Parts: sequence; structure tokens; C-alpha cells
Amino acid sequence: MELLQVLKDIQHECKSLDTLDRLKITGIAESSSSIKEGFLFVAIKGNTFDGHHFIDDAITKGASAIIGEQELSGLSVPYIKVENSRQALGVLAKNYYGNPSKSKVMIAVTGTNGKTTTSYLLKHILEENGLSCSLIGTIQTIVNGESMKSKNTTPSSLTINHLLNKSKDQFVILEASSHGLSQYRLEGMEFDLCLFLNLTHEHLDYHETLENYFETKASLFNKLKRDGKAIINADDIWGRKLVEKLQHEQVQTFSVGQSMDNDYFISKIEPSPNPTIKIEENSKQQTISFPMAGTHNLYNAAMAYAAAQQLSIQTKDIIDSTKTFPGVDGRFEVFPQQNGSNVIVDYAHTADAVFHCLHTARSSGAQRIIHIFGFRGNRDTTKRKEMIQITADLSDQYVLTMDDLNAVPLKEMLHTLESLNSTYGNDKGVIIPDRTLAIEHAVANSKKGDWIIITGKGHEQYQQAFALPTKTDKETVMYFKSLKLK
Ligand SMILES: CC(=O)N[C@H]1[C@@H](OP(=O)(O)OP(=O)(O)OC[C@H]2O[C@@H](n3ccc(=O)[nH]c3=O)[C@H](O)[C@@H]2O)O[C@H](CO)[C@@H](O)[C@@H]1O[C@H](C)C(=O)N[C@@H](C)C(=O)N[C@H](CCC(=O)O)C(=O)O
Ligand SMILES: Nc1ncnc2c1ncn2[C@@H]1O[C@H](COP(=O)(O)OP(=O)(O)OP(=O)(O)O)[C@@H](O)[C@H]1O
Repeated sequence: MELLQVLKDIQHECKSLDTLDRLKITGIAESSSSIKEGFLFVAIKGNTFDGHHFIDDAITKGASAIIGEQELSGLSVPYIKVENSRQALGVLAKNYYGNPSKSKVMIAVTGTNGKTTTSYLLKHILEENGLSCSLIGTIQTIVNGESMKSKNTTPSSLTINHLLNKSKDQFVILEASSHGLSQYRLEGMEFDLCLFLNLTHEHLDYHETLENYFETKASLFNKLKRDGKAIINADDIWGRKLVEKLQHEQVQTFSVGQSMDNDYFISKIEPSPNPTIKIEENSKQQTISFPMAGTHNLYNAAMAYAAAQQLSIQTKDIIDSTKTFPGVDGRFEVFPQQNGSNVIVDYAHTADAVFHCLHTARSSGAQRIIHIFGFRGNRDTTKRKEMIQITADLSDQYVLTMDDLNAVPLKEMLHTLESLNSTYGNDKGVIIPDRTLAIEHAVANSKKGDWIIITGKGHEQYQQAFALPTKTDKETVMYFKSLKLK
């Protein structure tokens, strides 16, 4: 493709215009390690590396032109300077792949918690109704029925545009993370439907304040197509704020919430044992049954319901398909034990998610709650206090253990657990550093009516080795089950 075509709509400076005029590129790469002969290399200053340091490497590997933010000269291939390389990459990718988000029905889901669950449910509803759907999110990326493991919740703009270009599916659901939004990973894309689920304390190591975090999430709604629609959980205080903002901007906005002034009025919530939610719209009441327990999951169901309606799926068909939702890997997955206890594996890693998870266990009949969890190294440390306070309040026993250390020394994390526990915890808490042994301890000491809740890792593989030969919380739970069966 002609380089000038790829540069369309991008403000740039280049000292070798003649050369650009004739130049064709065979691809685009944001990493020098992906460069092939004839590629355009986009140098990005990142959090760990500066892509500008890899320009020589990219040229040696065959790059035919370079884009970057620095003032550079004397390169053996044309150098094009832009204001912001990440932002430029979004437009370059869009131009190179033929603006694929324009011709697809694009749905973005944002919020602190529930993006994956809501996205999976909406995909399930669409597919049950004969529609094909790609999904780009935390657990996996599914395009044309083929699944790949995800590295990021929201991949880079180059990856997304490539996936959209490959996708033959009618619909695309994308989980929009705040990191993704702030790093321009959705730059140049447009959406038919954007969902806002909630906003609670998370990622303040990155955004610093909740206001900044909200502004970043809210920026998704600037990417709506001209006739695009916003669906917002108005029971969330930030959601309510967003409804007001979008209505003021005359964006087509549909609110979901427990007061009658909402477009989708939630008139009743029954979180367990047979989770159902009643929704009234245009004075008609619908009852939605959803196999995942908990008020939080019923909110996810309400949001997916409203989205499916706005995508013109018949109400009855939505209700029928919601009933058959198979659930999501590592989200409130229940493993009944032979002794009458239950083990739950859940991806909760915010205070709000932990609250919902423990609350759901209690309202589902847990007589004793034993909660096992840890803190991820090198991530928001300010949420830890509240997480301990919630478990100290809502569980009967809690076990602090290891989550991913992310290069934090084990000794340092142990010290952190001890000091947080003595400051904010209570005598219900113990520390068992090895995650698999913490689970073993809880299972071995469990009795009928106990609910052992293991949070934080959900579907993810363990990063470090533990005492037992298992790789995930679910494998660890199954390991004890299989020992008992022998
Ligand atoms: C801190 C952070 O957000 N980093 C993201 C960012 O990487 P970065 O730009 O900082 O990359 P870097 O490693 O410093 O490298 C800078 C540049 O040098 C280039 N390079 C580097 C090495 C080399 O040999 N050659 C080379 O060209 C790199 O390709 C890059 O362009 O941009 C990359 C591409 O988009 C992301 O993959 C990467 O996500 C990392 C892996 C990550 O863990 N991010 C987390 C915090 C994140 O984004 N999480 C959210 C979900 C959060 C949630 O809700 O739970 C997500 O969307 O995944
Ligand atoms: N609507 C909700 N409100 C509060 N907590 C929720 C909600 N939905 C799910 N959760 C909790 O958050 C956890 C993660 O859920 P899910 O993976 O659906 O969210 P996510 O937004 O994709 O998360 P992440 O951004 O970390 O990938 C669940 O295991 C559950 O504990």
C-alpha cells in the first residue's frame, strides 16, 4: 500500500517528501521484533522501553520508513515525525486495514467490573439468535469462531484493526479497558453501541484519581458513530454522571437502573437461589432468568438485555437465550464438594468485586465463608486496605496468600500481607503464603454448609510455582477432588 495513503488524516513532518511519494509499505509494526522487509516501523515511547531506541534494529530488519515523535535526521530510510506515535498508530492501522470498524456492528463494553461477563452474555444472545460475533477481551479473542489467548484486555490499535479486517462476523464485541483508552488503543475506531457498567476504586496507580479514571472511561463515548447509542448503568454514581453528560451532548442514551425514570427500570432483583431480574420498559415488565448468582451478575444481565434489544433482537428471544448462558471461565464458578461444602473460583480483584462475591455466597446460603486471596504485585496498592476490611467484615475466616508477584520479592509481599493484616484485618485472618497449600488447608478443614471462596486469579494461570503441581485455582480444587475419589 502507498505510504501516503496510510498517512491520510495524520499531521506529520517529513524532510524527504519526494521519496514518500513513491514509497509503498508491505505492513506496519510497532515492535522492531515484528519487522519484515518493506514494513513501516512506528516508534513508541512506552512505559519500559523507548521504541525510538529500536529504529536502527528495525531498519536492519528491512523497515522501509519510520514514524516517531523525536526530532531525528540522517536515517537511511524516510523518517516521519508525528506529535503522538500511539495516536498516529490508530489512524495508520485504520487506513491500512480499510477502516474496518466503520462497516461492522461494533459494541464496546467498559466499566471496572463485569466487562467479560457482560460481553460473553451478549455474544451468547447474538449467537443463539443466529448472528455471528467476534469478541476481543480479557480471557480470549474469538474471530470467525477461532479463539486465541489474550495478552491485553484491549489489544493495540494495530492488532484490533488487523482482527477486524480478518473478521467475517457481523458483530464485534470489544472490552474497553481504561489503559487501552488512555493509550489510544481505540484511536480511529467507531462504535454502534457503548456500554458503561460501573466505576469503582481500581488502577489508581495508573490514573491517580477516580476523576481521571472516569474521564478516561467516559472518553469511549466520543467514539460512538453518528447514530450510535450509549447504554449506562445509572445506579452507579459515575454512570449517573455519564448519563447527564451524554444527554447534554445529545447522544442517544439509554439508562438502566432501579428507579422508574430509567429507560430500563429494574423493578425487582432476586440474586439467588434462582437468579432473576424484572425489567420494565415502556410499561411492560419482563422477567429475565440468569444462571449466574449475585446482584452484580444480574446487573450484567440487565445491561446485556438492554444492548441486545437495541440491536433489534426480539425480547422473547433474548429472555430464552439468557437462560442457557453457560457462564464464564473463573467467574463465580461453583465446585460442590462431597462433604456438602462449596468451593468458588472468582476473578474478583477489586474491593467492590470482593464485596459482591462474598455477599452472593452469603445470600446463596453459605453458613461459613472462608475467603482465600492475595494482592497482585506492582499494581494499585491503595485498594488493598478496603479489600481486607471487606473480607474481615463479611467472611468467617480469611486466608491471605500469594497472587502474581510481578517481580515483587516474596519476602516483601509477605511483609506487606502481615502489616496490612495487623493494621486493617482482625483475628479471622491467617497467612498461608503458598496459594495451593492455602486452598488445601481450607478444603481439608471444611464442613457442610461452608463456602470456600478463592478470588483474584479466576481463569488465569499461576505465574510462580507453588507446592502442588497445579497451574490454576480450578486445577488445585480439582486436584483435591481427584485425591478424594481415589
Ligand atoms: C503498562 C502498559 O499498559 N503497557 C502496555 C503498552 O506497552 P508499552 O508501550 O509500555 O511497551 P514497552 O514495553 O515500554 O515498549 C515501548 C515500545 O517499544 C517497542 N519495542 C520494545 C522492545 C523491542 O525490542 N523492540 C521494540 O520495538 C514496543 O513494541 C513498544 O511499542 O502497550 C502495549 C501494546 O498496546 C501493551 O501490550 C502493554 O500492556 C502491558 C503488557 C500490560 O500489562 N498492561 C496492563 C497494565 C493493561 O493494559 N491492562 C489492561 C486491563 C486492565 C484491567 O482492566 O484489568 C488491558 O487492556 O490489558
Ligand atoms: N457488575 C459487576 N459489579 C461488580 N463486580 C462484578 C460485576 N461483574 C462481575 N464482577 C466481579 O468482577 C470479577 C471480574 O468480572 P469480569 O471478568 O466480568 O469483569 P472485567 O471487567 O472483565 O474484569 P477485568 O477488567 O479485571 O478483566 C468477577 O469475578 C466478579 O467478582
